[in-house]
This record gives sequence, C-alpha cells and structure tokens, in this order.
Amino acid sequence: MSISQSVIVPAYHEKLNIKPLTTRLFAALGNEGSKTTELIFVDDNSNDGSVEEVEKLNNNGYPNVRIIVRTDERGLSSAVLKGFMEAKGEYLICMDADLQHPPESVPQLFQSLKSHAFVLGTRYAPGVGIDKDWPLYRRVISSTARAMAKPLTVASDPMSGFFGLQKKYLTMAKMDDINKQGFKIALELLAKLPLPEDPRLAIGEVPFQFGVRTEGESKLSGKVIIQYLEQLKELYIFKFGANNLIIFIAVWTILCLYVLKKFSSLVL
Ligand SMILES: Nc1nc2c(ncn2[C@@H]2O[C@H](COP(=O)(O)OP(=O)(O)O[C@H]3O[C@H](CO)[C@@H](O)[C@H](O)[C@@H]3O)[C@@H](O)[C@H]2O)c(=O)[nH]1
Ligand SMILES: [Mg+2]
Repeated sequence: MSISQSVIVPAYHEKLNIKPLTTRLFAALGNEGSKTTELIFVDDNSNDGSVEEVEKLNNNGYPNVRIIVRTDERGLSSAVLKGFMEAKGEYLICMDADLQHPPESVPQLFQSLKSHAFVLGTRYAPGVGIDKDWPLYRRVISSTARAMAKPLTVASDPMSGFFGLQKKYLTMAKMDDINKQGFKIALELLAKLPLPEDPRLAIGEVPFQFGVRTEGESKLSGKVIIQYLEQLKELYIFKFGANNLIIFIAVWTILCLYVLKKFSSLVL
C-alpha cells in the first residue's frame, strides 16, 4: 500500500523518546493506518544513538519509520520544513518528539485534514488544557507569545507545535518567503500559505491535552525567544506593510501591557 500520510518529528537529543513515540503512534493508527503512514524523525546530528534506535524499530516490525540526519543546518522550524519536503504523504502532521503531544490524537488530526487545508492541535478548548506541572514561567512566555500573534491569525493556538496541512498548499507557497528560524513554524505557515478564504475549509482545530516532558530537556532558549520577536516583526510587516512598523510596536506594547495586567491580577 502506498504512503498517503506522513508524521514529521523534529528531534534533537531525543533518543529515549523515539521508541515510545513510535509504538504509541502506530498503535493509535491501527492496522490499516499503519500501512499508509510514515513517521520521519528529522534529527540534527544528535549523535546520541537515535539512528540506532530507529534501525532497531525497523527490524522489529516498524518498517515505515525513518530518520533524516542533518549535518549542515540546525533548528526546529527548518527541520520541520525539511521533513515536509521529504515526506511522501499528501497529508502531513508535525509533532514534537517528547510526548507533550499525545500520539493518540494524530488520527483525529489526519481526519480533520481530509476536510481542511490546515489543522491545528489546540490547548485552548473546553475539556483540554495544559498539564498542571508545566512551569509558570513557560505559561507566561506562551500566553505573551500567543497574545502577540493574535492580529496575525484567527487560529486559537498558533504557538502549538502540533499541526498539519495538505501538502499541496506547501507546494503553492513561495518557499523563499518562509522564515525558517526559531520554533514557530505553524504561525509562519498559517500567516503565509495561500489557504482557502472560506474559514470552514481553511483551518480545523483538534483539542488536545498538552503534557509534560518526562525524558530529555526542552531546547527553548533566549535565542529562540529573540528569533520569535524577529519573526513577529517580519510577519506584521508582511501582513500590514513596511510602513506600519509603528503600528506593530504600538500593538506589541498594548498586548504586552494587557498580558502583564492579566498576569498580575492572577498572582496579586
Ligand atoms: N531537529 C531539531 N529538532 C529540534 C531542535 N530544537 C528543538 N527540536 C525538537 O523540537 C521539539 C520541541 O522542542 P522542545 O525543546 O520540547 O520545545 P518546548 O520548549 O517544549 O516547546 C514546544 O512547546 C511549544 C508550545 O508551548 C511549541 O510552540 C513548540 O513548537 C514546541 O512544540 C522536540 O521534539 C525537540 O527535540 C533543533 O534544533 N533541531
Ligand atoms: Mg517540549
């Protein structure tokens, strides 16, 4: 059976998460889904035994898993784009390696992709949310980043790294226009891809419970935050025009003050 669905996982020093992610994902896909779905890890030369781990899985009943090792580039967003370009499937899902995104939700995302150009796993919907053990400082960073992206997309959780799209929309985009820096590739694609104007066809949202990492460490750094601010500036200019940088700064300031006010009312 030919591959119609691809799951792309950016991975850096994630050896311990490779096996549980693979076994849980293919269990969730079931017999039929497992034959038509490939799983691609895009690793940036971690040299931690991830390649051997994938080989072991190949020899133990998981032929549709592979790993791409990059030696010439580093970074989450560019790794995701590399995986998308190499994918054989028409339906593409991106998820983290560290199991903060439940593999059990992947079939639902694929299902939603059959009727939407883009699908987003969202933590902001009734009945779902973020694990209580996710640190407070990460919640503040995430809420601030989300508020700053509000004018750019109608999606409820553009900070999510759990998302997918139909490949044809990627091939319609001008790849040179896509910012490959940083972590926020979903926001970048939501803002720049030529998605259908009809919102019922453009974005599907699938609620999911955001977990905490149990193996390995987060790679979020000060540099990634700076890259996000640069990306935001570029996206505001892309959407509202170069002459509106002042508006960008004003909106940015208002949103920061709003989030700070909300935050202080929570803790004070
Ligand atoms: N290939 C590659 N993968 C990377 C790199 N940096 C991070 N990754 C991979 O990208 C995934 C997310 O990285 P984490 O380090 O776990 O990020 P996080 O801080 O938990 O942030 C996540 O949560 C955010 C939502 O709050 C998401 O926005 C973000 O995309 C990411 O999913 C993991 O699978 C990690 O191995 C890199 O330089 N290269
Ligand atoms: Mg993580």
